[in-house]
Amino acid sequence: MTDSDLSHAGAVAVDDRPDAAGPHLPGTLEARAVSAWFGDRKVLDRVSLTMPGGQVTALIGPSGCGKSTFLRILNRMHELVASAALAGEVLLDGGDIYDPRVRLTEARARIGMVFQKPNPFPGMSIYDNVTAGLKLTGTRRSRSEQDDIVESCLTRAGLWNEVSDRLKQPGGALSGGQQQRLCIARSLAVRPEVLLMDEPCSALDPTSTNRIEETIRELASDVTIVIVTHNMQQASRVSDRCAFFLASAGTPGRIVEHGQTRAMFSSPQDQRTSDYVNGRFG
Ligand SMILES: Nc1ncnc2c1ncn2[C@@H]1O[C@H](COP(=O)(O)OP(=O)(O)OP(=O)(O)O)[C@@H](O)[C@H]1O
Repeated sequence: MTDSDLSHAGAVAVDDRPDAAGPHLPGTLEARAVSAWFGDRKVLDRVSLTMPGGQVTALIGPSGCGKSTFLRILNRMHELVASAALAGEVLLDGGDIYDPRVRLTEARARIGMVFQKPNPFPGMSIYDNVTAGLKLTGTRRSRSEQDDIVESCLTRAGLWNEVSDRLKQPGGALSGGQQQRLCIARSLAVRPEVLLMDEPCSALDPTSTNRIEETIRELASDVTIVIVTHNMQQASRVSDRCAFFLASAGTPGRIVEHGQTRAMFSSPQDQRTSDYVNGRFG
């Protein structure tokens, strides 16, 4: 991101020097001057943000400021809405994911998504849920390769020990938290470089939430994670970096401030960030 991008977006960057200092790790996602519309209504205005490889970036901000829309733009889901339009660029390791030569399935395989409500295929076995993505992307694997993928993805998603003796049972028979970890395992099966998570714990109890947060931290070493959360404690527990979105008085959403999570919470540069992270509004 250039200085001019930042000044265009009007965003303050707290303690951003490590990012600017050197090359990014693989799996770095960069949004450049992204704007979005639903029909005539502009909901995001020139949002620029670098989400470094191997780190967890949390998108925070009050309801309706465009966090989910931004997240969906990062893996080309925004274009599924008939009235939706988009400007700007999204680069994964420098390559434009909206380049017409990049197939949608390729972009989605490289940048996976986990939703608010766990959405396994309920009648499908746990095993087949994990391998479902491989079939959708047309990847053929031998049975033993699939067995290895199922075990490793369920292990990485923190679910293997709970389900290894019942892989043939339906995904819908698991608890809500287990279903969410099954969805994470399903996303991991296609070896994404980035995992997007839209409030992945908001439908879960505190114990399941803890478990997912542990999983996020464990995954972060080899998958870039971008998570939308309304829970400030969660943002401070799981993320390395934060971006604070705001859409004031009917204006489109923008990033007010972004940077390292510790700095965002301990010494925010903008009063609105301070008010939000300290629960004074939103
Ligand atoms: N499919 C849609 N059609 C029309 N408008 C939409 C659509 N989806 C979202 N919007 C509008 O775009 C704006 C941004 O919504 P978005 O869901 O991205 O915000 P958000 O910050 O994620 O909110 P929340 O925290 O409540 O999930 C809102 O004003 C919303 O009403």
